[in-house]
Amino acid sequence: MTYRIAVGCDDAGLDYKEQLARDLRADPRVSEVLDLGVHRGAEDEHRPYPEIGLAAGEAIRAGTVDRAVLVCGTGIGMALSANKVPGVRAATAHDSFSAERSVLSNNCQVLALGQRVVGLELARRLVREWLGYVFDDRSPSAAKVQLLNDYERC
Ligand SMILES: O=C[C@H](O)[C@H](O)COP(=O)(O)O
Repeated sequence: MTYRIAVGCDDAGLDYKEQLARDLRADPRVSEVLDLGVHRGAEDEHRPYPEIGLAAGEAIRAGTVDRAVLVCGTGIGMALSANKVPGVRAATAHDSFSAERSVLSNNCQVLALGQRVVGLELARRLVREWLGYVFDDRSPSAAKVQLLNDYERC
């Protein structure tokens, strides 16, 4: 199984996004990395996090990518933004267990990280681990996630 992954950030998450994108491009489990910005020194450098988070969510909704890694100052704004897109589940997770459960319990497609919260090496490790988890549609968690899907369809 390989993944198409979107990466995105605001100016507060730019350094981490660049490193995480490099890591993902080198990862054999990743077939494609779609960089949604922002880019240092480019016109988009100071685009606000909601624009990037929403774009990542839309890319998942459209089926252009399977998952996304988003970085801002705290990871909170990016998660809030991506979660606005129907069908998208994003979690801010700065520990291994939460990153794992965001996939195995919540079927999240988006991991949001805060560059001002965790060290770079922890962020890299979390992304590496997170990529290894796959949600099981037959697990007891599936019915709970389905309640969210049902609500969105109301
Ligand atoms: O969640 C928001 C992010 O942390 C963002 O990078 C910084 O937002 P602020 O400039 O509004 O604090």
